[in-house]
Amino acid sequence: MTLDLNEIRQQITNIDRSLLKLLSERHRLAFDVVRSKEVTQKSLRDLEREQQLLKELIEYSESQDYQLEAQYITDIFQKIIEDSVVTQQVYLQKKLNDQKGKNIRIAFLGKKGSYSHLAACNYAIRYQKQLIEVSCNSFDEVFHKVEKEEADYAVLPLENTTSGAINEVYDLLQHTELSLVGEIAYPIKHCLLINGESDLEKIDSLYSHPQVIQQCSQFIHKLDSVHIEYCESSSHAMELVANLNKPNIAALGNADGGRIYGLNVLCSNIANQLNNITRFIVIAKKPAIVSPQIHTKTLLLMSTSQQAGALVDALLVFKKHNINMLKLESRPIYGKPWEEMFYLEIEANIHNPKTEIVFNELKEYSNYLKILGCYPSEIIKPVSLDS
Ligand SMILES: C=C(O[C@@H]1C=C(C(=O)O)C=C[C@H]1O)C(=O)O
Repeated sequence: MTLDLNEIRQQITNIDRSLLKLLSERHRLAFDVVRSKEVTQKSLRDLEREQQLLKELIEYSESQDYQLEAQYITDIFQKIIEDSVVTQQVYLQKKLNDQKGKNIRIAFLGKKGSYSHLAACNYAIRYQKQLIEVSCNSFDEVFHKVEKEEADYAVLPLENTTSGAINEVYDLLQHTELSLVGEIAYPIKHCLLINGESDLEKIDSLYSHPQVIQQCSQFIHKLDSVHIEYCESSSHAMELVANLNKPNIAALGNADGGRIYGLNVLCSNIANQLNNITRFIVIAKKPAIVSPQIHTKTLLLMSTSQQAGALVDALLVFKKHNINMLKLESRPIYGKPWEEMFYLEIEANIHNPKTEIVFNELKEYSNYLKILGCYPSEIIKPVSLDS
């Protein structure tokens, strides 16, 4: 006897709703947990507890013969734990820094539907704010909007897992008085977007932002000699393609963005790698205060003398004080040929007195040292079950 598909689907829907209800209950408990940790001043993250929890769930599932793979359980619960940690972080950070009321003005590159706009929406939702969009035509303008107090925050892409560093943003950071106050990791899912109906053979022109073109280079190589039209942002490209309304012209951008301009998805997941993620930074006029209970990052700008081993000597300060360095980037210094400015991202909180000692030592090995910002790490690395 075959079962009725609609009936089975109804059962699945009912189970999914029960799961959602349980997830919401667990989500709400994060607030009780963080209130309790406010009193005890415990770190928000407890890796031992997370490991224990995952191990016990896998063992419990086996003992009940639930037929669920350990990796499946781990993946799902790591996502659930991530939500709990971020919820707790946002709760503390809002208490420490929130003076902006219900609405926040965020400046970003492009129009509605650009990746920067989607990341800005994400940030506003995370902090339960109403986003007032401040759309800009260049990264330079994005910085200016906050400098002139026409926006409270700016959201800018800093690096992408496929195309690497966004040099223009790094260079603008060299000259700004603004502070980095947050980060957002946003999955970038590129699509080929068209007007109405068309097929791939008909497409001979592609419109998008240079970064997007770079991230989809392998897909583009496979197409027969297409003309590339570089645009200020992927949203400008989508708008242009929608207005041109021709079957041979397509935009590269995001499906949600495409929907805003009435475009259809012809091909999806066309980035060179599936895990195409952009890390956006959030900048503001005033530095953020980050709770010592939160896993915190600091971005530094540093130049060293032109002597052999100068950079190594500076980096050894971190080793000596057991501070982990997450990233080291370098960019040319304008007006000083062949001299480099270094960007160092470290796991440290500037409000910790130990960090001040480290910076004072670092000054001995550098010509120039500036703190670009101290911010909660919103990239929650899953705990490993092997250690
Ligand atoms: C909820 C807590 O905070 C964090 C989140 C956890 C979870 O979601 O299970 C576990 C440990 C902590 O990293 C807690 O400390 O219990």
